[in-house]
Amino acid sequence: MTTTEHEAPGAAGTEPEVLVDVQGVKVHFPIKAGVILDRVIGYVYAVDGVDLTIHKGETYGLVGESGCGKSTLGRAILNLEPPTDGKVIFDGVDIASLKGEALRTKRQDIQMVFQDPLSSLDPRQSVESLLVEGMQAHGLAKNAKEARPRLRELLKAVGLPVQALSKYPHEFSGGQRQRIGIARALSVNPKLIVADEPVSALDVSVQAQVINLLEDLQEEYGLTYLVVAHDLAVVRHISDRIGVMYLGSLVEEAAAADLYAQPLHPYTRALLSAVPIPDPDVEDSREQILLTGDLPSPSNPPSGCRFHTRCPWRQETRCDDERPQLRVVAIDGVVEGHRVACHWAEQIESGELQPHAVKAIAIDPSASDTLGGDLMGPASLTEAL
Ligand SMILES: Nc1ncnc2c1ncn2[C@@H]1O[C@H](COP(=O)(O)OP(=O)(O)OP(=O)(O)O)[C@@H](O)[C@H]1O
Repeated sequence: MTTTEHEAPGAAGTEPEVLVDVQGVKVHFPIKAGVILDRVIGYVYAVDGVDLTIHKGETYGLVGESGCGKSTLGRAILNLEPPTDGKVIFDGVDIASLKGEALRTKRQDIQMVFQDPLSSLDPRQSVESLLVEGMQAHGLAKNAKEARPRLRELLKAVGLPVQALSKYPHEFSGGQRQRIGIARALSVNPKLIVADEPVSALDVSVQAQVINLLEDLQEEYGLTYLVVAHDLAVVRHISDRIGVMYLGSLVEEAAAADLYAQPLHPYTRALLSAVPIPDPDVEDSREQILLTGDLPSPSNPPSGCRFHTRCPWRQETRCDDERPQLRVVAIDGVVEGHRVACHWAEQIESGELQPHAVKAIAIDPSASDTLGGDLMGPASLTEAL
């Protein structure tokens, strides 16, 4: 499937059903000092007030530079990192209010797929034991014998032979290990899978296979995905909607096709202008937006708009002083759920405001350095898909 074929659930006019409702979530980590670390001298504002919803059956892609808080937000949704403020409503229930058996049951509904399957799979356990473990913990099987029909079905679903059951993680390639990680997540019949950089440790050709597998499984099992990634090519291909994070906040959110066709936030514009386009005619004629300065520390974020220190469209003094809210912006008079946190989105879009630093793009493989990160999606992945 390509992004254009992706139709977000509810796109045909019906209201989409909400599975995850993130309301004003903040996760602030205390920075401690003193001999016994008994003094709090500041905070890392890893997630600093995020509102978003994930609809049943959709794939929501969360993208941003390393350190912007994507993983912490993913962990907050799983309640592995209790929010400092705000709440996460999953399937109508505030997860933080659950305890004991109720929390265990809810945890079954939300599973995680990790970046590095080798470190997330216990090397001393066979594949059978790894898969049965979760099923036993959630009362879905008493033992391996009882689980076997389901295990065979799971292996088939992720494209592994049944002989894999008696093998150990180190006997598999990276792509196969990720298939085991996905089978383990699936084994307890979850509603939501949070996939944190699910393919970034894999070769490009294998990435495409795993992405296609995730899409097939979504269709077969009616799954909802939150895919966290720094790689725009991965997120673009798989997502129905995309949220762009910068320094603990969501700065833009839109349907995947809209975000790529018409990015509205200066940060998203800069990210997309750094991704190489395989067509040389288009590549030669477009402009690259250069960002100045490094990514500020999340323990000392800038005042006002978090992005103002690097923004080519910064306007004194509003951007320095006033933090922009994430708001719906109408494009050509049409309101379609495109949200952006920029005071000047309309003026930038109309050309009324011009950037301070834009240069004609040169085909330069180190172009991503201008973003202080490695946010380039390899063009070859898009081709492989
Ligand atoms: N347990 C923790 N204690 C203190 N600081 C933390 C903790 N976990 C994350 N951080 C900090 O919070 C910020 C956001 O981290 P997070 O891992 O969520 O970002 P990310 O966007 O997922 O980056 P990456 O892709 O590198 O994982 C970073 O500055 C990180 O160092």
